[in-house]
Amino acid sequence: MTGGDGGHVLEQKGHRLVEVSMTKDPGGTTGSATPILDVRGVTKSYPSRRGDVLAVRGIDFAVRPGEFVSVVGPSGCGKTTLMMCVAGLLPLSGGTLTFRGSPMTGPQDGVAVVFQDYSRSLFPWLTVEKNVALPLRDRKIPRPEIRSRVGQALETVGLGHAAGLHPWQLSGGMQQRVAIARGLAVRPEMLIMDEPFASVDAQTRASLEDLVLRIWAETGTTVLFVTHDIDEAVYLSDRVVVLSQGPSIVVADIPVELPRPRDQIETKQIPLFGALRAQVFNLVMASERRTSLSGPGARD
Ligand SMILES: Nc1ncnc2c1ncn2[C@@H]1O[C@H](COP(=O)(O)OP(=O)(O)OP(=O)(O)O)[C@@H](O)[C@H]1O
Repeated sequence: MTGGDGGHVLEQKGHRLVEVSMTKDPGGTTGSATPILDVRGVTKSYPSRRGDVLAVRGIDFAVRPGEFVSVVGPSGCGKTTLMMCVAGLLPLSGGTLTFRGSPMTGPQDGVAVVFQDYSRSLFPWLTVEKNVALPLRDRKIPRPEIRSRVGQALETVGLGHAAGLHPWQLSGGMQQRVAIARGLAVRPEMLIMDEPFASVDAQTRASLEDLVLRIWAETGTTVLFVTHDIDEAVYLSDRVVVLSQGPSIVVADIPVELPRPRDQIETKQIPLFGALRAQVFNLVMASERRTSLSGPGARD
């Protein structure tokens, strides 16, 4: 990867060159060119009885402070694996991760993660308030500060009234808002969201997308967002990083120069939206076709 003036070219062996240009002032929050997250040559394999399963292979990309970056790719290509590595929850098999200029060797205080499956990430026996407070307790934050942060985070996601309820008393969309509040309460510099809206209906999904965009604009938090949904990736992001079929590599890093603030109807009617959506779709489909043509052995 080469870079300098806000534009760069990605090179991947065995794949064509893909021209990319990073947005000049990502998120409108900073002009800094220094990445908050630098992912270099990240490789992860899982041990198994039939030999190691290589999930991701030499992933390279960088995220600048305040950027909203989505990662898309075919099912099973290694998106969750990559996010677990970036969150410091899985050790790398190779490569390096740098967060705020320092090597990352485990979970970081400045990083929060929102997972897809809210029903498993929230504790049903704890109230909403206590679920949101959990990571703050782990960080030994004083009680009055915890109370104030939890209240603020719940207000931000429109759930101030639900503090005393239990997750099972809430709809799926509300539960995912609790999970987002829990991430926000940490006041993260980077929020990692792994297919956070995959389990909710289309209408709830659209309103959660707009909620995340509002939070992102208000807080200046960097967001790294994994999704299967190409429209969602284009709608939300400053850049879309496209992964190949597993073991995945980065096949493209596409800037999304759509105006902000975005709107579910108007933004999607802009011709550039349709063009970007087609570009990402074709890249993902081409990656899937390449794998099926090369046969199952191509994965190892
Ligand atoms: N704990 C594990 N042990 C062994 N193999 C694993 C493990 N977790 C994931 N894998 C394998 O690693 C590869 C990537 O999986 P991963 O869940 O990261 O992909 P994904 O892109 O997030 O999938 P999806 O789009 O379906 O959510 C898959 O081949 C999967 O079977």
